[in-house]
Amino acid sequence: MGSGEENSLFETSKDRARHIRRVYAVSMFVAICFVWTFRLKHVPAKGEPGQWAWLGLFAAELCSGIYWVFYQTLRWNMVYRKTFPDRLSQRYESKLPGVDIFVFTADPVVEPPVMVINTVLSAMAYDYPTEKLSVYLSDDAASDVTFYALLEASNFAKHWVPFCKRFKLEPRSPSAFFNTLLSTKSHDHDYVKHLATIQKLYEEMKRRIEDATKLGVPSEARSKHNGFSQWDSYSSRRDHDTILQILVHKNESQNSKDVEGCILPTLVYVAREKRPQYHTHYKAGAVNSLLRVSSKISKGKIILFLDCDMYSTNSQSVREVLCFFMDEDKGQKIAYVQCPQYFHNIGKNDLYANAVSETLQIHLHGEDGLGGSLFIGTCCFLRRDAFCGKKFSPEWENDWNDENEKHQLSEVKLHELEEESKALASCTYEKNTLWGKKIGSVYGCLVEDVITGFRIQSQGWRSVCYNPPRKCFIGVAPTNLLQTLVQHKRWVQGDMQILLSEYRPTCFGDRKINFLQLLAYLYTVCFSIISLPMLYYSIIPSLYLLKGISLFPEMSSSWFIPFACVIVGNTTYSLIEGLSIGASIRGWWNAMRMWLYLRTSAFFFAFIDAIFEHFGRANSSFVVTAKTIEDDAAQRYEKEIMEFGTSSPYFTVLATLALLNLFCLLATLKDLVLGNGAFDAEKMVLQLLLCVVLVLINFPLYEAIFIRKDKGRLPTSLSIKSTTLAFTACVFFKLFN
Ligand SMILES: O=c1ccn([C@@H]2O[C@H](COP(=O)(O)OP(=O)(O)O[C@H]3O[C@H](CO)[C@@H](O)[C@H](O)[C@H]3O)[C@@H](O)[C@H]2O)c(=O)[nH]1
Ligand SMILES: [Mn+2]
Repeated sequence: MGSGEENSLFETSKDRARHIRRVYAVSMFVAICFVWTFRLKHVPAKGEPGQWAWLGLFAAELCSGIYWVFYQTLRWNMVYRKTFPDRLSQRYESKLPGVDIFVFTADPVVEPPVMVINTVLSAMAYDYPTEKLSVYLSDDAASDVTFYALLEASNFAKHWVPFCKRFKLEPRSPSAFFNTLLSTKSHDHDYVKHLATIQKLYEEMKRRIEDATKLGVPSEARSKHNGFSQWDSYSSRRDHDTILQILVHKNESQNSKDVEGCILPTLVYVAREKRPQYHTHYKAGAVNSLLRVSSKISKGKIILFLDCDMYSTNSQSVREVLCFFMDEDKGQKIAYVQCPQYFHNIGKNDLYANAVSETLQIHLHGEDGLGGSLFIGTCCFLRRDAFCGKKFSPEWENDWNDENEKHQLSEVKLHELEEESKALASCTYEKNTLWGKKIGSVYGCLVEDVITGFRIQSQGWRSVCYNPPRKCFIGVAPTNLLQTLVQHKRWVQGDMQILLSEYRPTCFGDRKINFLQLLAYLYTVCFSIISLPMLYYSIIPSLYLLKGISLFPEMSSSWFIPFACVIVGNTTYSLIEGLSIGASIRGWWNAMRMWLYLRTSAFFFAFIDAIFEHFGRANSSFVVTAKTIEDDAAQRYEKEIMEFGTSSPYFTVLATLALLNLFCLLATLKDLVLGNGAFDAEKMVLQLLLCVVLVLINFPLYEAIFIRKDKGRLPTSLSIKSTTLAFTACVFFKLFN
């Protein structure tokens, strides 16, 4: 087959702004070097006030500067990918590989079964030969309600899948699709008739599932389907046999066809065995069980990972992504294709910066350009071989032939297949094997995805990021501050675990990753460390205001220039970049606030916990993010009012810092106005500016402490505690330091 660019199945283009970005990066780096030089040349002599504070600031600026270099590396060589699915169809339509789709759920309360089956249905309706498509639902809660929902979904799919294909609908998650109807009208009579029927079917199914969620599975359904008998062994979520049910299988004649007589994708429910004495390894454990189960049932060569909170919005994306794997020239080296996530529940100004647009729309492209995007756990297509630990070898040829036989399965055989598969999901299966180490998802890390991506890359593979104009996946993001902090804490603690593990990017085994790629990965794994300079910067300079001790160059000095350049340059750059990826100005300001809040609270706790864990003093656990929101909190979210409402150590830290800066500012302003003491405004201008910005950005927190009366305000006890802490710190500093 021809291998010229014009024949390729995909095309790569470079970031058009890269030259401007590079000029900016280099000149800003020069300014940063001047800042460092200033610090070194002006260390206060021993005995002079502020010597330690000065050295601390130097350390903070050194760290931040180096981290800034990592950050810029991600912008050095961004690339974008385009695919040609028509060429793929022409060449390979009859030889397309099997694709297995893994959907994960872990808790029917925080992940409502209706949401889960919408994800499943969107996956079943992909425009792809259905006999080559299999969907697995891993349920770590082993909930009979989720199973019931899936059973309902398998029946509904018989109408839904042909309906989507006939009318070429997008998106193919029923709930999302019906939501789009509010804004569109069709006059196609045939379509309108079908639509009414199918919408009614959906609403009825949804009601049944929601009733079951509240009242339990109806006994009628239990007696009708013998799958429920598997719950006989169930004692608790953490103690039960493997529950596995093949709901649809292409080779089983009775139940495998839709209303138009076409085969449906295979559909399997799996709740792996759980026993209290065995660690579950959270999602990584679920991934590995599904890998084995699916290798028995369908053996798809490509696997799509999908969290239950993400549904497909582009029915062509499987074909598009195959363009990467099946490209004759460059495809064989690609282990995974990561698509960015988008979210449908984010307000206009993204109050909690939960779109994580920077990570998804910039960093993934940057990593791709340097050698490989991170694997972020969901919305990612992987090559089974690479995921299962196979090393890349240039001699090794892409082979897409399906060894899956076509013979009919009798009822008995299907039952046998289920029993054999169950054994693969048992607790003891992995004992004395390389599962969780060299095979499958890596254990012991809170970001099992990122570390597994590194493991795969260290075995010689590369990866790409695919972000087409028609988005591939949309889902839900956290909708309150605490959830956001907890989620980020988990991620960042996991990143720190990687830094402390054998898969840290500095020792990538036999694969020589290039220097820039290394720096780019260090950006991710060093996240938590950056909390220290951030905390320092948001406390010390403000406290020194109280004493009138200057820690920055005065305005008339030429050393002021590099500081001004860094401040103005970085602010402008981040604003322009934010706007360019779709943020509003307010959204950018909100992102700045979250940037501060995350670094001073969640990242700091993550750092501490990761260190304790490393020295055997603590255990980490995976807290599943809630995907639902209560009514009055939802209203506040809509109005973009920050949600506090409960007591949490995170809030104590944030409130104390905010109040400390407020007190420092007020005391300084008092001195300025009254002309007290030796306060030299010209010398203190940068320090004052820093404090003013910190106070401005904390405005929502002051509101939550002093003004608001709603349930989402900061609890009074916490407000009192933080005020006392901040006030005492200021007084002590002023009097005794
Ligand atoms: O014991 C567990 C815990 C979680 N999950 C599933 O894992 C997914 C992710 O959990 P969620 O609470 O939504 O966490 P997020 O922080 O949103 O997840 C991001 O971060 C995780 C850890 O890095 C990745 O695994 C995810 O793919 C990525 O979307 C969900 O489908 C869960 O059902 C399990 O299957 N078993
Ligand atoms: Mn999630």
